[in-house]
Amino acid sequence: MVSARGVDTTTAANKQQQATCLAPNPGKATILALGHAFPQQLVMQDYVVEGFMRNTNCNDPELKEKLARLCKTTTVKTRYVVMSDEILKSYPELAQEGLPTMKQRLDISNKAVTQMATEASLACVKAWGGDLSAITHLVYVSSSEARFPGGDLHLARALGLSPDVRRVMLAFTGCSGGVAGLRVAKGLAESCPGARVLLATSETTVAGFRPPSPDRPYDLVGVALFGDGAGAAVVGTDPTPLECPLFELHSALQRFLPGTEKTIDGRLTEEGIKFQLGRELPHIIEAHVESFCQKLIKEHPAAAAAEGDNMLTYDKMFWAVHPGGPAILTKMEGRLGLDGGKLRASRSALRDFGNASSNTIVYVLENMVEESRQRAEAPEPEPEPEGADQECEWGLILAFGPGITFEGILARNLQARLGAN
Ligand SMILES: CC(=O)CC(=O)SCCNC(=O)CCNC(=O)[C@H](O)C(C)(C)COP(=O)(O)OP(=O)(O)OC[C@H]1O[C@@H](n2cnc3c(N)ncnc32)[C@H](O)[C@@H]1OP(=O)(O)O
Repeated sequence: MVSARGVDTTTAANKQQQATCLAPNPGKATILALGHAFPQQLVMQDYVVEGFMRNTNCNDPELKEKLARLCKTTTVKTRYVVMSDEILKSYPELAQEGLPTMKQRLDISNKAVTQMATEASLACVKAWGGDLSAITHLVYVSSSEARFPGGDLHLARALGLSPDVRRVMLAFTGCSGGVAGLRVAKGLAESCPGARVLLATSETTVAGFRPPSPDRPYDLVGVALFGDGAGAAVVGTDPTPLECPLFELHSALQRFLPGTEKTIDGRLTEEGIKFQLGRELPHIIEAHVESFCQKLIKEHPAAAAAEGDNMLTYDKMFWAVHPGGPAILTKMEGRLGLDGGKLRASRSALRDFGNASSNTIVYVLENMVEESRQRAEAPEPEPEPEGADQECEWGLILAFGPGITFEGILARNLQARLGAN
């Protein structure tokens, strides 16, 4: 059975989750569903060093040893990538230094990101229980393609969306793009009552694939850290009784740090994208994260009120953070005094999918939803050991990208099981 807003009323999971979720506020944007998709190549981190050195015909023992170290310290265990033996067989020039290969790279990337975004969107719409015909707006995020018409149109066509769907594309926003996309989707949803906004993110590292060089140590960090994939979310206000709101989105802020433009520096060249990553990035984030979070938290009604027990403090919040790298997460934990378990969803996403740029925040939020579901389905709620991380209603969704840009949203986890704590 399908309701007026195209939502499948028979989705049992929706019904069950909806019955137990916290009440959404009227007129506030909520994430109604999440989805993901990955390319076919699953890369086990233990095999990265041999495979990458072989594929790029590199025999430098020092580079090999450094990559082996980085592959361990990034904490990544598995990732998915578009690049494959078949692609390298068809385009051997991609593994050589200094050849003009941008055309080949874009041919591969443009196709791959649309395919992954389509699959993630379909998975998300299925989880939502609605129909593609009910999608009024499309927000598409990618730093992995360049063409016009842009990937937003290609995705709309692949999904069979109405030609009247209102499209926005956020290009080259890097790792902060997923949260920027949520911010834009929230604005659209709240200004157009009844809207159902589809957000899709899609990224591949094909444009940056190249042999290692002692002159570019940051390339090795990328080889050990970055992954490909796509993510999606449906965002709208005033969920129907048949929809299952996951997160409610409150204040959404963006800030750039003047003078740090070169810290994450990506340039399109004839050889592909040249991506330079400053070693100082974790320190810069550490130095600036707290003032940004404080500004976001001030929007919370309890935080705005006078001091008191209801004051929103870091330990009473959830933290959905883009896992740029373990050093960034560890420095954030230290600066904010976060308990080790607070960034669990971020560390799991990094372990399973690597840093997949704008997509990764979707995987972090999915981990949190899954954790809530598992807690809810546990037959006998286990008593929480003292000091254990508990589910929190309020929290921050955060990401960092080129600029350096901070993106953040103060949010409510509507699936949090507060009574179980
Ligand atoms: C794409 C976007 O828009 C946004 C993003 O998310 S960009 C990606 C953001 N992520 C990062 O910048 C990674 C942050 N760094 C880390 O997490 C950690 O430093 C790491 C996992 C990469 C390595 O951790 P580690 O091995 O414990 O120690 P660390 O000392 O930091 O680094 C090990 C080696 O890598 C080098 N290294 C680390 N970061 C580097 C960088 N950005 N460029 C060049 N070299 C780097 C170090 O100099 C060191 O080299 P030596 O061993 O030869 O001295």
